[in-house]
Amino acid sequence: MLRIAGARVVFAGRAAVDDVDLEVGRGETTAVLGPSGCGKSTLLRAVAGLQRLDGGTVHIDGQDVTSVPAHRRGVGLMFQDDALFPHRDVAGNIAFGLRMAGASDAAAARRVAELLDLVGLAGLERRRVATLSGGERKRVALARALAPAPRVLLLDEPLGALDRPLHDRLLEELRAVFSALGLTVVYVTHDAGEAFAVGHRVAVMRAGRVVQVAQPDTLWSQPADAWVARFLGLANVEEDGSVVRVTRPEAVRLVADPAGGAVVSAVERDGPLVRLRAQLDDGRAIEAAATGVDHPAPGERVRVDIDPAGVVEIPRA
Ligand SMILES: Nc1ncnc2c1ncn2[C@@H]1O[C@H](COP(=O)(O)OP(=O)(O)OP(=O)(O)O)[C@@H](O)[C@H]1O
Repeated sequence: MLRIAGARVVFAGRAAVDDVDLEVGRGETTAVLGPSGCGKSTLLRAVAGLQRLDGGTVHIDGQDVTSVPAHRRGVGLMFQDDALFPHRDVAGNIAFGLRMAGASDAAAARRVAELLDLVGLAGLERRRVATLSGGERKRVALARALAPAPRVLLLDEPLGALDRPLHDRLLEELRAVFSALGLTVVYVTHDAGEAFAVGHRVAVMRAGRVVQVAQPDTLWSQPADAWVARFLGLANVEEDGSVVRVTRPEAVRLVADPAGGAVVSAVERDGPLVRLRAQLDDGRAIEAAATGVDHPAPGERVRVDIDPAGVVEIPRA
């Protein structure tokens, strides 16, 4: 549905997007994940037609849209800053794109009601957007992006700056809407957890380039290199001669043992998981993830058991 080939954007002699190829299938959500400044937003803006490409092409549904202006590409956009029109009410915001496309009053009103239903805000047509809660604003921004039935939906850190419970709830709602409507989605985020939660596939970007595209489980078990592994939050990365050895934390078990070779240095609960760190007697550190409440405490001496199935060795480039 979306095909980006050889995309390149140069700012002041530096490539912000550097020879990027990416394909997103119909009904698929691809998360674009990378650190601040890696070029995610620039890539998304290029797909939207808000940023001119210095090289490469963008095809949507088989059509070359590289030179097509943004408003004729059939893409929907949602940004972190919802950019709602403050002086219009909810209906006026959602109907904006429909009006631009020449929809009649009646058709626009029907579509607005349908979208408000979809995002769980039925009946809020006449509310001023300034009086909406943060979560309601996000839902209106989504409804507005979806109103003209875009061929591809593009989201740039749409849930940035929300508190965690609201963030998690809206993420779930977004996923439900993507799947109910069979949308083709590109979702930009710097957060690996969010990318894993939303993406059928995740494209990892570094310094303007896409360095790996894979399903979440594949990324987690076979990161392309040490940088990707660390960026995903895998801490047990050893670069050793010609290989990088990554040991997933869930394959590491710290077992209380007075004769063990390590001491627990930190224990931190994160929802159903407990993250533990231990200092080995040889000076190295190791991270483990456990479930349940029966885990060793900080200061306790432990033995380190590693399930070899959770260790991957990647040849170094
Ligand atoms: N209009 C511009 N002019 C000059 N440089 C730009 C422009 N837009 C972006 N850049 C630079 O291009 C690089 C990529 O920026 P981009 O916003 O795409 O990164 P990002 O991955 O989306 O980062 P963040 O997560 O912080 O938003 C950065 O170094 C940025 O400073």
